[in-house]
Amino acid sequence: MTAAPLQVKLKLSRQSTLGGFTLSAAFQAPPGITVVLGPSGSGKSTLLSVLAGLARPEEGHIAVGDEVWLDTARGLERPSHERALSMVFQKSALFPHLTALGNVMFALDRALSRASRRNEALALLRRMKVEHLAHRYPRHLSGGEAQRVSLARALARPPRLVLLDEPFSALDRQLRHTLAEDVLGHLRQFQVPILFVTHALDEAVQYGQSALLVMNGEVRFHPQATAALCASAMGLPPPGAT
Ligand SMILES: Nc1ncnc2c1ncn2[C@@H]1O[C@H](COP(=O)(O)OP(=O)(O)OP(=O)(O)O)[C@@H](O)[C@H]1O
Repeated sequence: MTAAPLQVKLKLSRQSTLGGFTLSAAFQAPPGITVVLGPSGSGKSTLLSVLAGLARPEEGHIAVGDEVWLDTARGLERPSHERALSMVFQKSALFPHLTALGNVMFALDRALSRASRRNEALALLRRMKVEHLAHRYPRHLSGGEAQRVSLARALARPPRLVLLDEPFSALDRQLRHTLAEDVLGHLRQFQVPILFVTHALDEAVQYGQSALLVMNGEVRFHPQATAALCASAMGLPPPGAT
């Protein structure tokens, strides 16, 4: 698969009894890890939902390379399941009627035999340290366990775009560190754009190649995720400052 950038242009408004919210974005994200940074409530999850096809903007154009996923001007909208995506969101999006094993098998290439998919899915669950939970249904998994099954599923097949919304938030510090290294290293090999929302400065600096800053619904792309930029986006002093 050739490395293709993500191109986004969109405007979305939400009105609720609590007030209004507008998100506007126009950027291009290259293959590699783009960290998505910004204060709570600034619109990061909303942006990822739109890219996943789970929310619809009033105006928008989304393409990965020459594959157009949304073009409101032409009335074109590719549904979520037809976008070649890997995603891990804060809240588990596992299929409730499938076991952990079934969820990962579902994401694997249909051209493989059932036995190969089963073996590969078990290997991915083992890698995420949840193989012993293979036969459990999502409702019987803790938040951190469900997150690890979602991570196993995200590794199953090369996508065109990866969306990670605080994918390690439910894990303890040690596990978070080990799995972040493994998962992000694996995903990087797909050579596709990876949007990674994090509130952890160390993660942003270690893994971010470029950055998207989301502030009050405005999205700005920065080609380099420097430590100073990441810290400032999080309202922290620059690393090394005393
Ligand atoms: N379903 C909804 N209906 C109406 N407003 C919503 C809905 N979901 C989120 N919002 C509002 O949209 C804005 C953006 O929320 P969003 O979840 O995208 O922020 P975020 O940057 O991801 O925050 P966090 O870092 O806390 O996860 C907020 O003002 C939020 O209150």
